[in-house]
Amino acid sequence: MTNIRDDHWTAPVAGASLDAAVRVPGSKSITNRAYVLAALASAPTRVRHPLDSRDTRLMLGALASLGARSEETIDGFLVHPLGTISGRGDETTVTLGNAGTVARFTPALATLGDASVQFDGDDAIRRRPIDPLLAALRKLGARIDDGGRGAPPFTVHGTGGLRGGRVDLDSSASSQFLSALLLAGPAFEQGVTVRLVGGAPPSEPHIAMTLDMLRRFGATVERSGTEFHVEPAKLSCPEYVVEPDLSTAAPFVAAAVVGGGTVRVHGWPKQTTQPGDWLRGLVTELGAKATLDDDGLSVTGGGAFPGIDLDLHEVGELTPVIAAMLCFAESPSSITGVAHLRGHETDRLTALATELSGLGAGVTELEDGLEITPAPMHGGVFHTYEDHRLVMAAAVLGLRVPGVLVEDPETVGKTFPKFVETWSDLVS
Ligand SMILES: O=C(O)C1=C[C@@H](OP(=O)(O)O)[C@@H](O)[C@H](O)C1
Ligand SMILES: C=C(OP(=O)(O)O)C(=O)O
Repeated sequence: MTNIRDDHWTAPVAGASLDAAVRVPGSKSITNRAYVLAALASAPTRVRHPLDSRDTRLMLGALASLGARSEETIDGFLVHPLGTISGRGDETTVTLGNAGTVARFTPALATLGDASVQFDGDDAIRRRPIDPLLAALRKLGARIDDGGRGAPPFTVHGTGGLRGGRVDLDSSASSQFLSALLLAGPAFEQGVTVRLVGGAPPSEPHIAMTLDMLRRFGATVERSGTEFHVEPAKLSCPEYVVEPDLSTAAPFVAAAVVGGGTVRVHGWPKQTTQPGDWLRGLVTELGAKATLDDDGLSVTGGGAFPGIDLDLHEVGELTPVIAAMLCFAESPSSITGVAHLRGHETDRLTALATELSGLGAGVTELEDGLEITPAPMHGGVFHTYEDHRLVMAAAVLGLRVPGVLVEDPETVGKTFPKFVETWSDLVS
């Protein structure tokens, strides 16, 4: 019983101490990187246990528009290399939705074909930063027409290949700009050498993920501080197995801390580049017990935990769930280092401050984060701004606050179409 009415879902309250086990779907970040690298490879790649969600379907659709077809298999997709699009001068479109990975990773691929490719998506993606990436691609030889907007809609006029070479990049608004250049680098005539300028990019684990996956596809990649080099190379990886998404697992981990009891996440990898792995240390600091074994991660919490000061610059996508969890801490908390979240699916700092305060929490918006002071909370509508992670955050609140009405729960389908059912099973 999922309790969705009039486009609102009443998030279930945790009764007795939790004792549950969940399986979460594949990692969005790994799936979409695997698809991009498969399209750049010289032979088909079997991607096993990928995430199947709005963002990953958009990626497969984008790659199909660019000439890389894919076929469904028993446990994922077989992705074929990029062919010719459909002939010189033809026009095609790529639909971005609100997927940062699709918007940032696929324009470089369009430079390799002969067609003019128009990129556009939801209103929200038109507001998300991309200009530094487009500027870097132009420096590397790309022809891109964005009407001076520095945002979608824009058109990449493919010229059958890209020179590549050295480029300076400001990736402080999103690590995805850097990942985009590195992922496509093996296909550029001279490879690519990126020197970071400006502030440090957020989401360092996602950069490590890019380097690791490039290597698994046979690329030669070097990093020396803020300089990255990718050699031109023919890629290949006959089979790639995608790990469960540990950021999607975050609300389930938080449930053990907030609700008390034990939650087991099957398939948690022993070694990973995913930012969500950082949660094991966090929950331990909050007094919960996290045990990683061959079958996954078990988290046991008691429901009571202290406040904490966190810099989430490296793991920004975990912020909504962590902010919701910290509303139940026994002392004040702060989250800093995440100004770039204003350019995520929505301005997450304003959205979280508004929605958490709206249900009674003592939340102050900082320029780069949030201050959270414990206060009694009450039910009401939690607006989700077409942001999957706000649905997950609201679910965490609902564990202890009766009557949290989550607006537009389907928006969670960006990364976890069955979230509501899985969450309801957890609590029942
Ligand atoms: O490369 C990736 O797969 C991602 C990088 C991060 O983006 P930002 O660096 O823009 O935060 C993260 O928040 C996003 O969910 C996925
Ligand atoms: C920021 C996120 O997504 P995207 O891949 O669209 O950037 C996210 O999933 O939290």
